[in-house]
Amino acid sequence: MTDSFLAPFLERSRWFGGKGRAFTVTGTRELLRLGAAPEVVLLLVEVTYPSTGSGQAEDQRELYQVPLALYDEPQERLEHALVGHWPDDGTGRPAYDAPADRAAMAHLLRAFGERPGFVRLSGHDLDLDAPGSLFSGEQSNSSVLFGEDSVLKLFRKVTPGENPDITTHRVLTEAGSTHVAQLYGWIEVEDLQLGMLQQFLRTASDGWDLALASVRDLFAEADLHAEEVGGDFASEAARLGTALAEVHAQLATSFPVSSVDGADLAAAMRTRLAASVEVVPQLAEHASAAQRVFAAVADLGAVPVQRVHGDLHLGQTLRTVLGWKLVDFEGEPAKPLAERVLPDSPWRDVAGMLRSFDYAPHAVAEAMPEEDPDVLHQRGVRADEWARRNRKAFLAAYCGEAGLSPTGRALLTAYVVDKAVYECVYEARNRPTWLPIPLAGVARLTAG
Ligand SMILES: Nc1ncnc2c1ncn2[C@@H]1O[C@H](COP(=O)(O)OP(=O)(O)O)[C@@H](O)[C@H]1O
Ligand SMILES: O=P(O)(O)O[C@H]1O[C@H](CO)[C@@H](O[C@H]2O[C@H](CO)[C@@H](O)[C@H](O)[C@H]2O)[C@H](O)[C@H]1O
Repeated sequence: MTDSFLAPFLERSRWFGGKGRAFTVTGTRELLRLGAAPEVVLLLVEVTYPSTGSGQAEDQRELYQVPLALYDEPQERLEHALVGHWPDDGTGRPAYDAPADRAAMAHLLRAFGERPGFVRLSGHDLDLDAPGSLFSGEQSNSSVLFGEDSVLKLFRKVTPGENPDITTHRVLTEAGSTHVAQLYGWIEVEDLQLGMLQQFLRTASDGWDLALASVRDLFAEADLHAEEVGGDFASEAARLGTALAEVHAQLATSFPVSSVDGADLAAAMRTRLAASVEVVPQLAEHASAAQRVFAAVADLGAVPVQRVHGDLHLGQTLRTVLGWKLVDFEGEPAKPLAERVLPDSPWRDVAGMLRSFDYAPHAVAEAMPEEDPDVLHQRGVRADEWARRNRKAFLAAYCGEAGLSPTGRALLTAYVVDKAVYECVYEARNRPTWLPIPLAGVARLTAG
């Protein structure tokens, strides 16, 4: 078997989690074939990262789903999506990235409720003829929109067992939650959950884009404060806080609630920090201050845990005419599945949002080149002001009348630092020019 075309394809795909690491393609297996002209093949690709001795003692393996559209002849209109020839034994046909091909996606959509493994939930009259188009944008998976009816998310990195995006959406849909897109169905082959079909939120605006627009509004008005500009985001931040509190309450009702020892939580944060310093050496100077923040959690005793979102940020929120919706309950893409389905503290999600309110103004500032140190300083001050105002509004609404207890504060602070550390690794691997944003966050959070 040769990996001549799959390895470069993975390498150039946004959703591939192994960027920046040495890897080889060590196996391929067809999970299923369906349709004709094109024939769709759901291919499972095994990737191996060789051991590096010190940091990683053993080879690591990951599985990726690569759906291919096979044609008898090359397709000019799909040239941008050419993956290679499949099978890769010299007899193969031109193979294209199936999510980019409307004809291939029509086969998948029509399979819902028709083929074993394409599970369809009742309650929605699915439009099986809606034309598919691939979502653009930075994604960990590949999502295809069908008309204005439904969205099919094809998971790329897959692990045998439950996919929390599907299970959590299912539970919240069945509970009648107004804060998620309804689940319509999913694709399951053997013990792999490969795709999720859900309601398309047609009036949705991305929370991250809305936040950036608000920051730009502020930066355009040199003499005004965040609360004085038309694009002030604080009331939206507050609505988001309320929505998250409601989702957490529902998840606590629908999934088991238990507790973990604060010492174990702190240990996990310490371990992640140590591993992150290996990848981002600039973290080392903040490590002992971060350890002190984590140490406060170790003394808390039993900490309540439950099903949570796991990787919440503004880009996982959508503002619709019917309020805020949360998407993508898969947890952090870099974590193994076994960890992502474990109950966790709701403060992890709150921390993710607080970090996002820090990211938004600094991401806008990053995109505005400026050499005058006074202007730069002033912009930094205003960015911090925007972040503070929205963090405060979000947190106050999330906590409600009960407010934030000292225990909650200790946990939240630790989760915020832990998240910023995670982001440093994420940015170093995916968007190195943005590394200064979380690095500055770690420095600020651990100062004093
Ligand atoms: N049901 C939906 N309706 C409309 N847009 C959606 C829906 N679900 C997700 N999106 C949009 O697609 C983007 C990617 O979705 P997400 O679930 O985060 O995918 P990924 O797991 O690939 O990161 C989201 O940021 C959101 O803008
Ligand atoms: O959306 P994903 O589940 O793929 O999450 C990963 O990518 C996110 C970026 O797309 C990353 O989020 C970080 O950048 C955001 C701005 O792009 C910012 O709002 C978040 O606060 C910040 O964490 C996320 O961490 C990563 O897991």
